[in-house]
Amino acid sequence: MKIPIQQYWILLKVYFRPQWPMVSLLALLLLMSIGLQLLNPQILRHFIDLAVASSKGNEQALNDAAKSSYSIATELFITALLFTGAAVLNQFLTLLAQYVGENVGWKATNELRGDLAEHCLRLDLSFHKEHTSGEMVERIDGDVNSLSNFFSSFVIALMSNMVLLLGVLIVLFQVDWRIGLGMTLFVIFALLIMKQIRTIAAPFWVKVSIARAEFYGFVGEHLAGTEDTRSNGAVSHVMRRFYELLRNWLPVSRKAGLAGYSMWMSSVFVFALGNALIIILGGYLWTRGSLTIGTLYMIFYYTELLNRPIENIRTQLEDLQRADSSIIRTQELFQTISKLKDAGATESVSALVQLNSRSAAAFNVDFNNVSFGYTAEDRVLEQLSFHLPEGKVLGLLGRTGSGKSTLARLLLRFYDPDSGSISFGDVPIHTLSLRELRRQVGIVTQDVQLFHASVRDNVTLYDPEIQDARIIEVLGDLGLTSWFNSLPNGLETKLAAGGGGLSAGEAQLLAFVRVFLNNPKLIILDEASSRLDPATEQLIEQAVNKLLQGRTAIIIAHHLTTIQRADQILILDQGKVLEYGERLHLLNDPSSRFNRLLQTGIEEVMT
Ligand SMILES: Nc1ncnc2c1ncn2[C@@H]1O[C@H](COP(=O)(O)OP(=O)(O)OP(=O)(O)O)[C@@H](O)[C@H]1O
Repeated sequence: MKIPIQQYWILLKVYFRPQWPMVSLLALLLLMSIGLQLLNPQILRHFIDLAVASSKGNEQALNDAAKSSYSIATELFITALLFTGAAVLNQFLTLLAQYVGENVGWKATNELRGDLAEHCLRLDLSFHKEHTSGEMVERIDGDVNSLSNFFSSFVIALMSNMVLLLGVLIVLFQVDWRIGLGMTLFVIFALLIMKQIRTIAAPFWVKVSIARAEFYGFVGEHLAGTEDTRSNGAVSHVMRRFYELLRNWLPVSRKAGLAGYSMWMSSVFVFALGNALIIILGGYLWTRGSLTIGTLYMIFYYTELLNRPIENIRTQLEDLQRADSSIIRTQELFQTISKLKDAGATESVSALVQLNSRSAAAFNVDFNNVSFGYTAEDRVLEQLSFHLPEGKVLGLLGRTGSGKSTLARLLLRFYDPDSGSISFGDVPIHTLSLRELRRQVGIVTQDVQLFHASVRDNVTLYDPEIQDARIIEVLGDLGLTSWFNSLPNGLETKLAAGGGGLSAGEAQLLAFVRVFLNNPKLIILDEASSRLDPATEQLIEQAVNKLLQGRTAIIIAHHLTTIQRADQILILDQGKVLEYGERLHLLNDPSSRFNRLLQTGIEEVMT
């Protein structure tokens, strides 16, 4: 697929404009280098003609030299020195241009990488469920990497090559119009051929990127799940799939490589034609005495010089093909819009004011006929309604798969209901910005995600505004002081990746610290279904007590002790409300499901 030229412009405008001083410097360096490249063959011509004239004793040339204050030998020496100086200076300028170009390119690609990562983080959860983490790495990093060359050298290098091409042609016209015309026709022919074959390889490179993303997605996923893979004896299955993906990758990259090779071949052929043309034309003019030997050599030199920009333009077009596929995929990603419509700033602020004016510390939570399914066919929640007054606790019960976690996800707006509405303090949650909404809700799940970062970063989630004193106070409140004192570097202590080295209880407690620091008004607690050791369990009990003080809460409950905290009970069954009411009322009603659950032993029924 060929993409319109405007797409490149948009990309360049966005990422180059902030760096315009560096981009201008780069352009200047390249222009100076082109000037030197055009000058050098002229120096060479002068050198050769002078040398030939002196050996033949050409009177005119010798007279000219005699008029100047130099001897011929000195002039030859100075000319050679000039030639070498210009060549060295040109190398230096090229090096500098490369350095500046790389810098400009890296800055632009880093910006793009950041924008893409931010965009993806804003996408709804269904997008992230559909794409593995490895695939995301490949798309955000891999694709942007292929664009780095486009940014660092493509535009500037392409333009400078064009200028060099034009410069050479002008000089050739000045030497002899027939040579100029011949070479112009040749350049037009060469560029047309290059343009024609530009589209050959792009679709192959798109396939290569897809195969690569799939492979890395697979590897990333299985590295993350290596424990499960090994313990379940699925290694051979994983390896089979691994080789299968590699096998799919090989033919597409071979085809892409062959398409690239055909482009290389075509340029070799074109150069051969150019050389033949100049040999015939130059030879003809020399035999007729229209050219000196120095001029003839200069024309050859320029033809060689002409080959370089044509060759460069060819490789840059090849790079562009690679960039084409990356641009396509990058734009696809940018065009993926979140299914969640975020509230506009004004709408969100007024909703927030309304929310805060109604409820200073906590707010009531209402579900009105909420229905939801992850796919159009499957209903996960059906016509769900409840009213949880502010500061009260709802105990959510139900078998596995009944929709408890889904309900929590809707409260955080990871997804929007298909029908019905959810409100906090009578304010519909979709009128709050996602950022504000999620600030109001704190969630502690069984599966605590800890990062390979310091304790501070893990609990503040990189918010630099949270003071150390506050963190230490919360750690103390949650009974983690002795654990904290045992850390070798205090808050700076790095946690192992995935929270390795921490017990499940400690990880849960750190999740509580996170929520405390955020100070939300609604707490969602997905209680650990497995038993912790009694000491940790007691700590968690205390933490929960503290956390729930003055806040509204929904607890996905697995234990009797937690149920006793609830003011209301909601039992879900296949996404429908099986029973809903005040806990004490249901407790005292022998015919209630809740009462029967308690008789049977809730742990057995709920897990
Ligand atoms: N991302 C998803 N895409 C599609 N279906 C999903 C997704 N997440 C959950 N489901 C399905 O939705 C239903 C409800 O799942 P949910 O996780 O809400 O249940 P749960 O009551 O929290 O279960 P558990 O107690 O095991 O956590 C299940 O049938 C599950 O298979």
